[in-house]
Amino acid sequence: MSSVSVRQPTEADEQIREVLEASTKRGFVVIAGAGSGKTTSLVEALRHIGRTEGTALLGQRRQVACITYTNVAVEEIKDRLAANPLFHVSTIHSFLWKVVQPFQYMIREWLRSDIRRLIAERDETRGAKYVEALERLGDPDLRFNYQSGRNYKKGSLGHNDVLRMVPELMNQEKRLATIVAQRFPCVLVDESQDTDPRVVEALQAIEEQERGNFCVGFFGDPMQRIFPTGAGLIEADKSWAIIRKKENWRCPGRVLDVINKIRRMSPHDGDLTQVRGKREGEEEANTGDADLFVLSSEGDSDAWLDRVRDYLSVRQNDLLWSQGVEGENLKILVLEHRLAALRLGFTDVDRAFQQSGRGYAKQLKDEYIAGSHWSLRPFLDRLVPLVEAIEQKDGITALGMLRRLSPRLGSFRDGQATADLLPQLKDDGDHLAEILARDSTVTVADVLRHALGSGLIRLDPRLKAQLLKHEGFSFVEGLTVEEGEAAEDPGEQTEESREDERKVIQKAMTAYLACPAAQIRIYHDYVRGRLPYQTQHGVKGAEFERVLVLLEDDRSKWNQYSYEKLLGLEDLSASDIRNIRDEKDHTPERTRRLFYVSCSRATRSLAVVLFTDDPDGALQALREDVDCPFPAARVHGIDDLEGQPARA
Ligand SMILES: Nc1ncnc2c1ncn2[C@@H]1O[C@H](COP(=O)(O)OP(=O)(O)OP(=O)(O)O)[C@@H](O)[C@H]1O
Repeated sequence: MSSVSVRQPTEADEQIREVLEASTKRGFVVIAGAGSGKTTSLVEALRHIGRTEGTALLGQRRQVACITYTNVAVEEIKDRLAANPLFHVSTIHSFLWKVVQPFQYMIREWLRSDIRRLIAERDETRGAKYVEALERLGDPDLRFNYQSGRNYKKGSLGHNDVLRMVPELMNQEKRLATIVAQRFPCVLVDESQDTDPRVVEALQAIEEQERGNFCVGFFGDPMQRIFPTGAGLIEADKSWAIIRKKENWRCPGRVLDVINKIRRMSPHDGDLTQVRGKREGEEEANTGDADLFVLSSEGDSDAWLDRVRDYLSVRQNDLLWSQGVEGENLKILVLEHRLAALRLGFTDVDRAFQQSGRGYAKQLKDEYIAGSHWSLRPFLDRLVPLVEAIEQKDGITALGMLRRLSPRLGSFRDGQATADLLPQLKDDGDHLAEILARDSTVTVADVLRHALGSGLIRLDPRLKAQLLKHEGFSFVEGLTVEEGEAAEDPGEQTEESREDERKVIQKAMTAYLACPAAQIRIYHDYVRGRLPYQTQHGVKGAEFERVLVLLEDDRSKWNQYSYEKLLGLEDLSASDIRNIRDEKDHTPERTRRLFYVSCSRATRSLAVVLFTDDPDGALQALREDVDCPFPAARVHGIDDLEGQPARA
């Protein structure tokens, strides 16, 4: 990690202050590239408002709003600001709800028209519950609230409803815009490239209507929009200030040259070229390293990857490149989780949870990647940590866990009875450690049978319902289920979505129970961030000393990305050409932004490995290509690695 020294305000910070201090308020856009400390600038801007106008604004019962992308980011910004009632820091959804909540009559009218639309789109059976919801709207006592899922009959709006409703209301009701501007005379938006375009437009509309009395500031980097729903580059009115934050405090010189070159080719560069931010007292320029390797996609790519890491170790005199390390020292970035699973060896688990399709398949995939799905949690939160404690011969921790986890211990109040039980529990725990060892040959079903049958853990009710459908689990019928872990209220689930969920879960559970238990250990370490592999999308916002980016189009199933097209090694398709002509987002451009995000994570050394079916042709083309982000001398082929000793 870069050291945190005393931070002087940058030129961009000064420009932001000027905008904030002006007597006539105006909008502004801050374009800040990777590693520029854009959140630092945003927090500084908020603090500045606090110092200059805080008391007056609070006296008028007004607040400054800061909108950011995730709950984690909200907490981080709140932490940095310390508790100050002047600031309302929230995600976009909470902000929109806060704005509209007092206007229950507006919500009622909007819902009326939305429900009518929903009825019109459905046949009689599927529309019946909306007819009921419409009738409920006649109840003057019905109060509307915001929940994670929609349930119009109960007056609950979900995330997406709020996101649709409030911008629409702001556009329709001029009064609402005026009230927002009075209540929040300044709204600052972090990560604006990922903000929903409807929200951006609504804020722009408020600014236009209330010009001079309302300040909206967008902080972001259009080059780092890697999710499809974001606004990207914010269109600024000509009265607005456009501020570019040029410094990059993270990347060493050679890495910076690479990312600047990637950026320069993009229409989303925001006309920004980054320069290395120089910390006070820093004497020598830190050049770091940035290398590109072009290798064959045929044969054992893992062996070649090891050679690359050994080569870097030797060339950079840096053992950490070749040693498997944990944490921030080294990250290997793949395009898809599937590719990490392939390399690390948990493909069966991956296949069980990564089904194609939207609906519940998408939710299952997300929860698998986050490690939060109820079917995986017995392993991730309970069984693997218990086995790790047993493996480390940490009896005290293991016993403490069993006290918490085992229904057998929980039911005993009597000390003697508990003591009598311990040897049996110890044996059961030891057997669990054997069958869930890294070299275990049994299946997930076998481990669950033992863990549940011997009462080491309690049973999740959703898991119970599924296990009962599988052979050898009839004994779970008699087991009591965990309290407080009941299935979430399915809320607005329709018949179709229930059926979809049933099918997806059934398929996933059958495959999951048949998975080798040893793969769960690897998946556990992966999800917990203990292994060097991570996805290119997953590292946004993070930084690591050594970053190795894998470009392997041949192995990827995701045709939305193509590194070979980006690097000019593969022809564009007819639809790419059409999209380029129509100024729509297209594969090479989407790939460029992801490549920029990936490469800009390195604080010390960057290596990119391209696996291609024509390594010789690609090597020559890239060395001759003036647009290649890496200088010719830093583009290596198999010959460069040949002299390296292969790993034992
Ligand atoms: N003014 C500054 N002086 C010195 N170091 C800074 C300054 N601002 C940020 N940094 C450091 O620079 C690095 C990058 O900052 P940060 O991660 O906040 O950037 P960012 O704009 O969010 O980057 P990205 O968009 O790539 O995620 C961090 O290590 C941070 O501590």
